[in-house]
Amino acid sequence: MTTRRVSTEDLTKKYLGKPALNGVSIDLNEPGIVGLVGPNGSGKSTLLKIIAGLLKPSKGKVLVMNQVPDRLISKETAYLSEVDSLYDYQKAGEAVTFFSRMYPEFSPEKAKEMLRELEIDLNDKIKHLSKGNRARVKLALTLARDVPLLLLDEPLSGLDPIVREEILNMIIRYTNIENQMTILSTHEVAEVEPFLDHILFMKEGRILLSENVETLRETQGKSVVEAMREVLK
Ligand SMILES: Nc1ncnc2c1ncn2[C@@H]1O[C@H](COP(=O)(O)OP(=O)(O)OP(=O)(O)O)[C@@H](O)[C@H]1O
Repeated sequence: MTTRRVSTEDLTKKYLGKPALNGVSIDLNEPGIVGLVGPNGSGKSTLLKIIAGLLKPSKGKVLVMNQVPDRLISKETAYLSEVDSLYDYQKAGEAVTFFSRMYPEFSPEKAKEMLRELEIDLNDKIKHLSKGNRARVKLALTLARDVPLLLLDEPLSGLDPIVREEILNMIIRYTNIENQMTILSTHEVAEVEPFLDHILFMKEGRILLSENVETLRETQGKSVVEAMREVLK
């Protein structure tokens, strides 16, 4: 059997009887950047949490690297949560050590290189970092993991334009487009469109579009935004 990176079949998730995901079937295997785009409440975080093994679907199937994901899948998957997961009492360097103890495939050298470039000192206390620098540290710790699948839930949310641009540059620069797949959720498609290899467009718990961006542009002569508008008609 060939390994598929992420595949779901008729995935449904209900919270208190109300569907957040409604029959999601996707099959993603190519490395590169996947944009998971959709308005607030469309189900992006729920889908990422199920792929990360943090939530169980109400119905349907999900496989990540041909395995049913659970909390132990973290050696294959790096998940960047929307909520802040850093410990205030640590210094940036201690956070690096903490991650390297937790994840065997974590590269402290790569994390330190990123922090150096971002001009964040290893002795800086997490609690004294600005919001932008916290977001940078959180992302650096995630990108320093050598895993086949990175799940980034709204990494740009709540940040100013300069930090957002830098965060996108870090993702492009430090993910390995030859052998890593990065699924990045956002509701601002225009900002990420130039970097996307694949678009997943969600609305009301359904996938309305799942397409390779080069195929869209070259075969169908459409931009991602145009293709999204078309499926909404
Ligand atoms: N723990 C929960 N309990 C009850 N309802 C929830 C829970 N988490 C999400 N929902 C609901 O499920 C739906 C999908 O939410 P989800 O967070 O997956 O969407 P999203 O696209 O990530 O939204 P956002 O862009 O605002 O983060 C929404 O209607 C939301 O209110």
